Amino acid sequence: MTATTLDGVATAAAVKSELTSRIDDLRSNGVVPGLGTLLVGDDPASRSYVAGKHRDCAEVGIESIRVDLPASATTADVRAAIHDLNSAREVTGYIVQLPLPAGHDENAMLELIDPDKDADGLHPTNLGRLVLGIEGELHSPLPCTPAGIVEMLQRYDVAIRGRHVAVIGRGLTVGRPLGLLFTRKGLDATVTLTHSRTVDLADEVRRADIVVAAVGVPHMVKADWIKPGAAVLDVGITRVADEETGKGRLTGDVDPAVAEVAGHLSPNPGGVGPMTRAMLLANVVKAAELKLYGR
Ligand SMILES: Nc1nc2c(c(=O)[nH]1)N[C@@H](CN(C=O)c1ccc(C(=O)N[C@@H](CCC(=O)O)C(=O)O)cc1)CN2
Repeated sequence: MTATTLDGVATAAAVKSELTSRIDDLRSNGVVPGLGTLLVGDDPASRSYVAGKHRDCAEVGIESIRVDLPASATTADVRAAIHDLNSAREVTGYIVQLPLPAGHDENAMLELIDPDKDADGLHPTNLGRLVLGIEGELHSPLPCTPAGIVEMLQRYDVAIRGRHVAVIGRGLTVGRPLGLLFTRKGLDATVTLTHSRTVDLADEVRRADIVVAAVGVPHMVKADWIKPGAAVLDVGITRVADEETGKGRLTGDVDPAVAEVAGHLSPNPGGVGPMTRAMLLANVVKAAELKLYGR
């Protein structure tokens, strides 16, 4: 068996194309969606993700406003930048690119974001709404990677209800909110949220119909961990030196041999990453629609 590819590039393109008519509607009603980004420091990966977010905005007709602070920025500088983004009229939603350089308290900075402008769904109010299961009229932004994973599974008709999901990794942007999202009413999966202290990790993963690997350890998830036919989403990404060329290349958490056992597999790169970016755009559009039409 060779797994069906969960193509994040193609799925993200479909999401973006669906957003463009909503963006046109907003603009014709006088609301110009604008994404702000706050980047602190010079981490190359973070710089490249932020640059990608601005390119995506340009592609779909969302304005974007970039605030870059040097690695030497103090917590007071970061706080001031967040306050400016909260009050900037042209910024309808924004993100603080994570991780922040060492020495900054990320949670404290996320708490300063105006929850109505939180394009990442990482403000405690919006995470709290996810815990409370509040949706519908009180729609709140969902963290982008979890939202992208669920969106991709749904678009590929991978069953979620009643299925057992193993999430590997308990980080803020993926594992923790994803566990909450999958167990929400309407999705109704059963989730095992595993982490570095989980005993018999391979056995936990073997029971799962859907496996999400978000650890950042190259090829950690092996083919004999996977139930035949399971859907496997490879999220963690690491830059490694190519053995033949010596050049840097990106590699995921999932061993390539998993493709022979899984029913569906997201490549990495080219899987969940592009969906993360697409769901950020969706959050920006949704926030602008709420501004125009109300809750
Ligand atoms: N404020 C946030 N910070 C971070 C988040 C987040 O959702 N909000 N997630 C990650 C980084 N991230 C977005 O910010 C992100 C990571 C990867 C990709 C992506 O498209 N990756 C490509 C490969 C990119 C490459 O060539 O380097 C892929 O998977 O195909 C998009 C967004 C941590 N920080």
